[in-house]
Amino acid sequence: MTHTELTSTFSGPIDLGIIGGTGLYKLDCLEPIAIIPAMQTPWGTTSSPITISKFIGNNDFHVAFIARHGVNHEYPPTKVPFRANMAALKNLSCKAVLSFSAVGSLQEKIKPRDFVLPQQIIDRTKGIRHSSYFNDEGLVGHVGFGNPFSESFAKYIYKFKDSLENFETNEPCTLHYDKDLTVVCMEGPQFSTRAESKMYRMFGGDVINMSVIPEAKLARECELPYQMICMATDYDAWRDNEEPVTVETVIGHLTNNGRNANSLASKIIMEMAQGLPEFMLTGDGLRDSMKMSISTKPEAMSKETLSKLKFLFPNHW
Ligand SMILES: CSC[C@H]1O[C@H](OP(=O)(O)O)[C@H](O)[C@@H]1O
Ligand SMILES: Nc1ncnc2[nH]cnc12
Repeated sequence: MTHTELTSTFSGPIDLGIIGGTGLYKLDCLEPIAIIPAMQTPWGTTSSPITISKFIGNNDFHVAFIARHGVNHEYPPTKVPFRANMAALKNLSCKAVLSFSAVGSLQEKIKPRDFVLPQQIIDRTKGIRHSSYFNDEGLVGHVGFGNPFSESFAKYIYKFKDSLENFETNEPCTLHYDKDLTVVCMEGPQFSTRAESKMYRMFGGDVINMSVIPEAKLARECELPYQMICMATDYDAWRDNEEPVTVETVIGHLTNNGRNANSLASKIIMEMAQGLPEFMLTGDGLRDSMKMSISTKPEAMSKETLSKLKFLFPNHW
């Protein structure tokens, strides 16, 4: 069946949401069964149509895939409709979100083509992105964000650490994971100066991108376990004896990283399709957390606010 012949609706439950980043606009291990046109949400329209797929050979496990920057990379990091993307995945009843991102490395040991499962974030965006569903007059909420990623999800992914390959040289590719690995999120779209890059290293940053904020914050507000797989493409600008990063450097590693993203995703999904992990069944400690986190009294909420809340949490309010 060609993509144009696929249905544009899907009514069944979806298990996993995936957000693809630079260079990753689809996953080959998935068999598309429906393509929902870019979805309208109370926070705008998603950056791409949402491809609903099953894992090849399994009819029960469903994935919803969104291309963060659009299928033709139309949205710069500052203008990605992050709220619409996460709200759509939540509305489709995804039980967790796996996100992919091309990143610069701030540490010698993280080589281009290595992957990283960060557990911490330093936010260096400029406050110009909409980063909350609960930051309006009439709807105030404060979620905990001390541990911005899902440790259970990261551990689940790390089981497949041996699946990365370097398809052109003999140098191995490593999947890095530990509780202190930190991704710095900058505004962009320009890359960092050398001085900034060195400062991020002093801060304790390990990798740098332009997209984990607000994506991780919004996943938390949607009560969704969230893990980003960072795929290193360059050494940013901190190495004095090397040219600072350019987009050409990034592009040079995208094919290898895309192949590894596909094989890692395929292993993760195959295992999930055989039985959902605990963190997806139980919500990883996040289920119902928003009820406590919203400070505004329901009787003070407008009809419009309540209908927005219902889009995310059909059973709460
Ligand atoms: C083209 S390099 C900069 C660009 O790449 C990353 O995108 P994504 O996170 O969507 O993979 C980075 O965050 C920047 O947006
Ligand atoms: N050096 C870098 N800085 C920010 N985002 C990136 N994405 C890939 N490389 C990057």
